[in-house]
Amino acid sequence: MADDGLLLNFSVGDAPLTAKSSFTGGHWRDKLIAKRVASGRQRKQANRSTRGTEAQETLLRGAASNHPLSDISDRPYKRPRVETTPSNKKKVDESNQFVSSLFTSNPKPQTLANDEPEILDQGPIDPSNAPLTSELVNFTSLGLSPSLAGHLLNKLEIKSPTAIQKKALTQLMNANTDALLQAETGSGKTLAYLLPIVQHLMSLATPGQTEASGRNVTRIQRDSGLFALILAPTRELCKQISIVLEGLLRCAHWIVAGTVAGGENKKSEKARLRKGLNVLVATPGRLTDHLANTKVLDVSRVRWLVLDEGDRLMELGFEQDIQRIISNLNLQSQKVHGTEIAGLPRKRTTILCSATMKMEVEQLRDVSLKDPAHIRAEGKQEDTQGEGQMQEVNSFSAPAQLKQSYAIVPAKMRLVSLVAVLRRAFARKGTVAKAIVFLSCADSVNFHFDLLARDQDGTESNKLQSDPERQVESRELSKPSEAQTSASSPTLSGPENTIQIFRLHGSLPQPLRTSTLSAYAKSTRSAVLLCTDVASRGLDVANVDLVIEYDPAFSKEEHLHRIGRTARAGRDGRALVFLMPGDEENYTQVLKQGRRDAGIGIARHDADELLQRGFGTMTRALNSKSREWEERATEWQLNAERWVQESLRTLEQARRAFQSHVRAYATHVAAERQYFNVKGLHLGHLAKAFALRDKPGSIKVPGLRPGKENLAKDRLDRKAQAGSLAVNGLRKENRGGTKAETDIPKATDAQEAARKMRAKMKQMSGASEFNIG
Ligand SMILES: Nc1ncnc2c1ncn2[C@@H]1O[C@H](COP(=O)(O)OP(=O)(O)OP(=O)(O)O)[C@@H](O)[C@H]1O
Repeated sequence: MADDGLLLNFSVGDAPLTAKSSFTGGHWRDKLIAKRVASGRQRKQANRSTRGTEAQETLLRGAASNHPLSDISDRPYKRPRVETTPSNKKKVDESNQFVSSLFTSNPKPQTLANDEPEILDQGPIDPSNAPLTSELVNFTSLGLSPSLAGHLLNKLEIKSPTAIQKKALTQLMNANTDALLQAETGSGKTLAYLLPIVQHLMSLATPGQTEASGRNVTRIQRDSGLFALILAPTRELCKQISIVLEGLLRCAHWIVAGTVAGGENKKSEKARLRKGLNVLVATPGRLTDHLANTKVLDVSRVRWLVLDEGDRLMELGFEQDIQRIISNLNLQSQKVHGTEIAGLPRKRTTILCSATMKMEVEQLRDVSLKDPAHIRAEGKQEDTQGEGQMQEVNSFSAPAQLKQSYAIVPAKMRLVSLVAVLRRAFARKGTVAKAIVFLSCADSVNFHFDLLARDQDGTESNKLQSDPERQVESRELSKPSEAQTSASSPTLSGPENTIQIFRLHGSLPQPLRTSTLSAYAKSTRSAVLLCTDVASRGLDVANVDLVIEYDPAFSKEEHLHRIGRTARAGRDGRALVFLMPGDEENYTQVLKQGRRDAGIGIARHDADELLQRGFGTMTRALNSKSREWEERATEWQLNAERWVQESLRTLEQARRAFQSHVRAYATHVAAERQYFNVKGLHLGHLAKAFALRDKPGSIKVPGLRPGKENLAKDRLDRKAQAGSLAVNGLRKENRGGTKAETDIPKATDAQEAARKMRAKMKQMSGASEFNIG
């Protein structure tokens, strides 16, 4: 859901969420009373503003009353209803504000734990994406040269191929045909296409040149030509592929690879292209740019074209760029013949890679591949199929060894439950090294990052003094608050373990994104990455043990990509998705579709259990009679709420996060909106998950009220469901609010809207080709 994230980044501008109050609607008498009461309150507030901590409270109330989304304080002041529970009666915090209890009025799950089929002890599960263990299968037996196979073993510690690597090598080393490479996440697709290319390049020879010593030079050189092009949708992925490629080429130092990607310095890219490259990794947009403007870029000898993460390439609207690139390659290759390079195939091989097989991938296959072999690995089974069987193989599963679970957590308890899960996961040093928490939008990532980075006494943690990484980032970007992408989290850390948290989303400047990702990957401390779907695809970070989908993915494919950041190459991993009671519970059907065992291995948790484990002491957690964990969770929540109320900045940030989150919620794919129905959200309860004390009516989220505008949106929705709107971003148009609110082109005609959306995405691409999140 790249596009969704992309849109969410500009859904709420930087302007403060404040506006002049007005009294509209209702009977004139009510309006008059409201005005009088409000002006009376303002006078009272002004009087109080001189008094210590109350001054701040007045300011906050003022801010709330001015907020365009919360005109509640313009109405006659009414004491909020206070909920009571046996364990948590009226909670009055230090600033005399009434707050609702975490543990009352929560909707009950529709399904009970014992409705679920019992999790059968299946014994140890064979990893489905691990290297093959058979002694008969090794890289040399598949045709790799002893030097390349030896390099893999000795320098990269890669002993045997995975299933997809075995099949890809068998096919691509021997036949000169296009190929569609499909295998689950973490199965080693990158090496599956790189190894045959590198092997071929290592065997290429340029005759007729002699060294100073008089010896015939048989190897290609950097100026021999560009032979392989690898296209990836994002700069991060380009970088990652380049790192793997460079690792391989350390045993073939005469082959030179390079990268061109949007957002980088074009001049230095041109200089590199001028010097000559044999393999080029590129984002499609930047490559198209160079093809048009960089004369030295000669693609006439390209004999391998790889389209990595095919579905993402299509989602980001690169289809036209790819078509242009392919036409250019066709045109150029007709001009020259590669006969002067011994071993260079006459025909170009195009390889399309994808873990998921969506309609878009089939579309890309049709425009880019000719009579492709479908190389597919589903676990360790043998399976190379022809095109005709494509329909049967569209299913896509999570790695078999990945332990999946879901938690049914009421909206109010979401935040504390997340904290509980993380605390528990990192309680003992060494159990979990790294975790990724997926959130729906950039605003929410920012809010949760700041919340978790604050000191436990409630003040915002300022680690600039003690964290050199943050100091450097801050200095470089001279915007300290935006530049801080890592911090230690006192609230998640325990006596045994200090937790470092990171944040990543598409609104961060590219250099910061790159450095953040690299710092997270290299972190030797226990680390949590809070991110949007910017980190869902292709990213390969070692030692990610736990993926939490705090906000469920916008589509089932995205869900599988997200959870695929763990349990890679045969390693273990855990994934947990948060669901709310009600319709969301039925989402477990989607989770089950992504499992080979039809879901019998998916575990279920509930909020009380998570809180008990995360907020109870280790020994007392087991004693179900002790309710101490409730008090602790409540204390934590109150503390977070006080922090939010503490300053206008945090209050605005929380509201912004809440608002963007609700908009994001409305952008689930049409097929999954039955589980994620924005109209079914309890906004008041959800606000508590953003540590807000606003009442439901005071947080106006566009698109939730019935009215003319919504009827029009509903009509568009129905069109979308009828399949006329394939462009994901358009969902935003349907549900996400008005033009001004979302900055999305408003169109009555679906096709026009889709076109505008693509244009918008391209426009973003120009500035930042990976501006997702
Ligand atoms: N034969 C192998 N033996 C051991 N580890 C391997 C092997 N091949 C690849 N790996 C490792 O497996 C991890 C995943 O590889 P890669 O990123 O290529 O997977 P992928 O299939 O492209 O996943 P995704 O679909 O998520 O992008 C990498 O860390 C890589 O180093």
